[in-house]
Amino acid sequence: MNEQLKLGLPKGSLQEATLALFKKAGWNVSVSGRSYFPDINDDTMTCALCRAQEMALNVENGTLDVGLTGRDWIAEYQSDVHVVTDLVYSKVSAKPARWVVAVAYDSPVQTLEDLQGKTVSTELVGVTKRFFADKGIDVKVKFSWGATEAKVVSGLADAIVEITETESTIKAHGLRVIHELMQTNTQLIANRVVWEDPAKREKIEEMAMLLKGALVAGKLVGLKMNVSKEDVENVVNLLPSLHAPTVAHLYQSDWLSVETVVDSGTVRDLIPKLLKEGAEGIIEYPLNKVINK
Ligand SMILES: Nc1ncnc2c1ncn2[C@@H]1O[C@H](COP(=O)(O)OP(=O)(O)OP(=O)(O)O)[C@@H](O)[C@H]1O
Ligand SMILES: O=P(O)(O)OC[C@H]1O[C@H](OP(=O)(O)OP(=O)(O)O)[C@H](O)[C@@H]1O
Ligand SMILES: [Mg+2]
Repeated sequence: MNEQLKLGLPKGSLQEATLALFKKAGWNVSVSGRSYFPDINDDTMTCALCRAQEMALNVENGTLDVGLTGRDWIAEYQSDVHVVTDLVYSKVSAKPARWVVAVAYDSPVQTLEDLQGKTVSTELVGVTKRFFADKGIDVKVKFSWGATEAKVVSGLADAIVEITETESTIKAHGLRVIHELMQTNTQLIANRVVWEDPAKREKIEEMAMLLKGALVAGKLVGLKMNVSKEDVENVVNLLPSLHAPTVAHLYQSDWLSVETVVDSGTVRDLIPKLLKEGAEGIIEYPLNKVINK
């Protein structure tokens, strides 16, 4: 690949999580001061920070070759881009976020139909208009520049269509969710012409593989322990059966070493059980990448 790949990274809500993921995947991106063009430790790429809302437009028109943004903004502009892969993480978690229809807690509105003739405030105007039009519900959709939750509280709108991840903002404003419009997560997207360039496609596919590997690794941990020959069967039976554990002999000993990778959420329950079955010297370690073919 002679030409450098032009990569767009999302500025704003997804920025921190995206830079952390790139670091785990092997790329150090350093943002300095007010510059929107961070340095990256890869000579084959150049990097630009770009608003999540504008990413798909810039990838579609070729200003950027490849970029990361939310599925929501790709849908909003119905952008013609190639979705390389889903990368399921949001601002603070490794889960999708949700766009919901919410009203004030004491509002008479109970169902979507109750919004007939009413005003809905949102940043996601296109998706919202299409959603209500598909359902045959006539609403006035007003564009919001942000702080959208405040608009039902202050009576500026009858309902909002807003993104929520932890629900803390919804709760802080005493709102009631009446419907989930869509789930959204980060996606890696590529310009359609660039995707047809074999050298660039290979680079993008490598990037997708390493980013996915880093994301998967965040949900898993490595576990290693020593077990006597007599207990090994019982200990191995406790381990999730997705991948067979590695069992190796300890040097000049009858004992065995058992090593496996498990879901980080299960370890708290698993370790006491392993100890009861005779495992000793258990160590747990974080993983940087898990790559599966
Ligand atoms: N908890 C979250 N809150 C808001 N956006 C989130 C969250 N998690 C993921 N996102 C995604 O981040 C993107 C929005 O990012 P962006 O920073 O451009 O907007 P913003 O968060 O509204 O920025 P601002 O700081 O100006 O409010 C969307 O694709 C959205 O799906
Ligand atoms: O469910 P939560 O975890 O509370 O996250 C969702 C909130 O975060 C975002 O606000 P942002 O920081 O973008 O401010 P804004 O409303 O000014 O855009 C979003 O617009 C919600 O208000
Ligand atoms: Mg916002």
